[in-house]
Amino acid sequence: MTDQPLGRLRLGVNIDHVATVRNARGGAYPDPVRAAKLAEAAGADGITAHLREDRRHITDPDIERLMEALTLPLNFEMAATDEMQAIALRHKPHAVCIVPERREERTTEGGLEVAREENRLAHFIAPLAEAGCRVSIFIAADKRQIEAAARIGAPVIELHTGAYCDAHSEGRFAERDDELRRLADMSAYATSLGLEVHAGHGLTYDTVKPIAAFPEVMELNIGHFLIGEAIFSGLDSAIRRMRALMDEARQDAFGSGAA
Ligand SMILES: CC(=O)[C@@H](O)[C@H](O)COP(=O)(O)O
Ligand SMILES: NCC(=O)COP(=O)(O)O
Repeated sequence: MTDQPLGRLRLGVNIDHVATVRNARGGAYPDPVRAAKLAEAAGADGITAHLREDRRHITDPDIERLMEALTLPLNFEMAATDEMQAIALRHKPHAVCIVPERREERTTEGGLEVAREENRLAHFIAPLAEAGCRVSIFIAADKRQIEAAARIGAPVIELHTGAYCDAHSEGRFAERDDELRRLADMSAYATSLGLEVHAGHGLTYDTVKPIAAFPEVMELNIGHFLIGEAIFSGLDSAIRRMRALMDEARQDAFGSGAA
């Protein structure tokens, strides 16, 4: 049990891969903004969108339209580049999440190497914070990276859950359990340093509950799996089911009323 009051676990829905499907034909549908509005109605607490340098999915007009259309907070994922900083300062989204990015990657591989470039990142995030954006840093569950994130003044970290999820889906259960322990330990450690803890990448119905049961985690950002499920059961249903699993995990771990 935790002696900390348990905050509500927020669900951020990442709509990147609605744009992936749209861009497959270069047209206007499916519209990521329509998906975001559906997610709002289905009970999402926020919308996450990753404007990549290569615009492989979310585009600049998508971000403009999301800023106009959303009532939910937008979590703008971005690489630590001057181009993205300028775009973020123009839009001033509720939140920015600084993620590592390589053009050749299929998806985000690993976390941001904060410890390697603390000085640059400290100066990079300062204007974003001054503009009123909640800054989070997408990192591996690693003590050095967590300590570096705290030193550069980031109030929030988002722990990369990809290694845990991949181990589960590939049947490497001993590794999965090791990753889960590491995530649990680092969630507690980051909280002890005063950081707010989020988590995401690769989470599914099968992997979400152990992460949702971490008392320190305040937000989960989930996208690819939900968009895939939406093909079969609809986006509303997929989001509601994920929300229910998150609430179930909190209630199982901390008693009723903990969701
Ligand atoms: C940082 C992270 O894990 C995701 O939010 C990111 O958006 C993944 O990149 P793709 O959406 O391009 O797969
Ligand atoms: N930061 C993680 C995120 O926004 C969604 O990641 P995924 O569920 O699309 O893998």
